[in-house]
Amino acid sequence: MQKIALFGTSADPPTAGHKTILSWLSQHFDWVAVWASDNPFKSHQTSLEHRSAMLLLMIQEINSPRHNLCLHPELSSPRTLETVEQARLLWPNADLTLVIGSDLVGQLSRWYKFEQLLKQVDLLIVPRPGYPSEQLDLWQLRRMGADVAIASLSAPNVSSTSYRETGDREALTPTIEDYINREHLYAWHEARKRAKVAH
Ligand SMILES: Nc1ncnc2c1ncn2[C@@H]1O[C@H](COP(=O)(O)OP(=O)(O)OP(=O)(O)O)[C@@H](O)[C@H]1O
Ligand SMILES: O=C(O)c1ccc[n+]([C@@H]2O[C@H](COP(=O)([O-])O)[C@@H](O)[C@H]2O)c1
Repeated sequence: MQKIALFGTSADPPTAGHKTILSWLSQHFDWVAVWASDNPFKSHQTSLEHRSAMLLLMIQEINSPRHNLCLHPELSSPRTLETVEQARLLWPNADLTLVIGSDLVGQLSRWYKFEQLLKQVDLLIVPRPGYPSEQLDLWQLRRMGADVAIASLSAPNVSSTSYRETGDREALTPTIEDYINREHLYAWHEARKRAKVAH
């Protein structure tokens, strides 16, 4: 049966962490469906169109030899259950695996109709620095019938927040940094330009 990974992200902006995850998924799944979405628990600094465009650039930057990474904007919804229902229409016979970072495990029970969600997909958890997988309480998820696995990869310790709040360029890949500069997104672009002029 075809194995499909579903990876949704705020991508505000996408980081080197997202890049590592996408590259790994590309090697371990037949197809990787990626989308940028609004998160009902957060506000976003950049429009969904820009976030989606950056994600597409990241997929092109990865240039996976398997050509199995694909942006699916039609899957975008703040409610992952709606995304999964849409994915099921696209791939009625595939094995669907929802991919989330270990930092999100603690909030899953607050997601829209999450028990229903867990019945429709397998769950793959990507360990995130600071959220060790040994410390995750997966028992409750499994008791509800969830099929949960932990991915064997280590993603870099970066976040979109660290870029938005401190301008941490280590968090970004060159393509995304270029896009941000070109489109004048986030505050750091203007701040750097002013600093250059002052010198
Ligand atoms: N460095 C990372 N390591 C492991 N998982 C990550 C990493 N960065 C993002 N993820 C996971 O990827 C998905 C999308 O993350 P998201 O776009 O919210 O990035 P973020 O860096 O957490 O953003 P923000 O700082 O704005 O909350 C989530 O499931 C998140 O847990
Ligand atoms: O379904 C929900 O209620 C829900 C609540 C919070 C987050 N999500 C989704 O989880 C994915 C990861 O979110 P983020 O902000 O960590 O990138 C993204 O696709 C969000 O739309 C979904």
